[in-house]
Amino acid sequence: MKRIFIAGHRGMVGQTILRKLEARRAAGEAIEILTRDRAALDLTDQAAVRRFMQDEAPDAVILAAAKVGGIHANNTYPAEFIYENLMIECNIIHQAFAAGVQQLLFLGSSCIYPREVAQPMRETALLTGTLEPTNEPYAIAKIAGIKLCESYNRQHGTDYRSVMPTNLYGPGDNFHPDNSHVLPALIRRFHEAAQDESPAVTLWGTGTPRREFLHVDDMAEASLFVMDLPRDIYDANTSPMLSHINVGTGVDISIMELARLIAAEVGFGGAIGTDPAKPDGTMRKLLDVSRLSNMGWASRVSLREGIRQTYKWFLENQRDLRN
Ligand SMILES: NC(=O)C1=CN([C@@H]2O[C@H](COP(=O)(O)OP(=O)(O)OC[C@H]3O[C@@H](n4cnc5c(N)ncnc54)[C@H](OP(=O)(O)O)[C@@H]3O)[C@@H](O)[C@H]2O)C=CC1
Ligand SMILES: C[C@H]1O[C@H](OP(=O)(O)OP(=O)(O)OC[C@H]2O[C@@H](n3cnc4c(=O)[nH]c(N)nc43)[C@H](O)[C@@H]2O)[C@@H](O)[C@@H](O)C1=O
Repeated sequence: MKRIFIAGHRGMVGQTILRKLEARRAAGEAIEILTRDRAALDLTDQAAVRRFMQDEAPDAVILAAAKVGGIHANNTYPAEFIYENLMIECNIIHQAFAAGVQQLLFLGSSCIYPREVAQPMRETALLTGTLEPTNEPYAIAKIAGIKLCESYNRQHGTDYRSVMPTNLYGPGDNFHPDNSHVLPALIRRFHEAAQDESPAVTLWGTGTPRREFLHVDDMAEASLFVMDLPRDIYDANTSPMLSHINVGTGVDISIMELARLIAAEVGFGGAIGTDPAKPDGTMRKLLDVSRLSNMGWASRVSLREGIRQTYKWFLENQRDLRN
């Protein structure tokens, strides 16, 4: 029986990975899934994480817990983003190692790459330039997570892997008006504007930045795909000091194009304006996904279908949103 701990199982990605692992277990796979919510185990608490890892000694850990938010949250709460993420990563990765955990999957982010870098961004672009200032603290913590995994692998022979997702969205997302990412923020804003019959909706920034959006179902599938890869295949496609793998669709669109897709889906027919006083962040963020596609994985959910599904989820869960 393989015992797998999902850190962050109540988050958007963690709950999707949990659902997929539960389905595998129900289908007869010999796995036991371990979870703890924040009240039971604060992952920034080193002693608590040590106790948990020593007591439970899982066979594998999926690190999907993090302090997460959009451009405004990153820019407004930089201390929380760097401190909490560094603490969670150090605690989980080191205490997993100390408890003899051989297998771990760390979820990073595409914001680890320099602000001005050749597009699409290859894994080799890591640490080749200056980061985007609005999310530098979060990106530094995510880079530290990759380097923690690599360092334990190099010194101790563990099998700790890292995946770098592009911008994610889907059921279970955070729809907070200020602190969320753009896609859920705009679903909410356009929905409310359609309901109130507002004449216009304003986007933050210029609407010209380009982003790549991956549905959370695809992200959860990719995470399990990478975790399940035989070690020789993972190692042959990576290197000890450049071991992370990009996860995305390989396709990007502008924020204005995204807004038009969302407006059409929620039935908003008014004007779409921009607010250049708000930050654009990185102007383009598109991942080179050839490393993962060469190993046999590709995304499946189209952006149009994903927006439709996410809006449906939003309508059904409006009263119970987490923010
Ligand atoms: N969403 C996105 O667009 C992207 C996400 N990622 C990465 O993917 C991973 C998953 O993100 P996502 O699912 O979107 O994020 P969510 O915010 O939806 O989930 C994060 C989870 O981590 C938990 N958590 C945070 N801090 C602690 C803590 N101190 N102790 C215990 N639990 C904690 C949260 O618990 P609680 O429920 O109690 O708040 C939550 O369940 C993260 O590593 C993120 O950085 C990468 C790129 C893009
Ligand atoms: C996943 C990723 O998420 C963050 O980086 P980001 O890609 O900039 O993410 P975002 O979704 O917040 O914005 C994307 C673009 O959209 C524009 N935009 C318009 N209107 C709204 C709006 O209403 N809300 C938001 N949030 N953005 C808006 C916004 O100005 C920007 O140009 C980082 O935290 C980073 O650390 C990270 O990993």
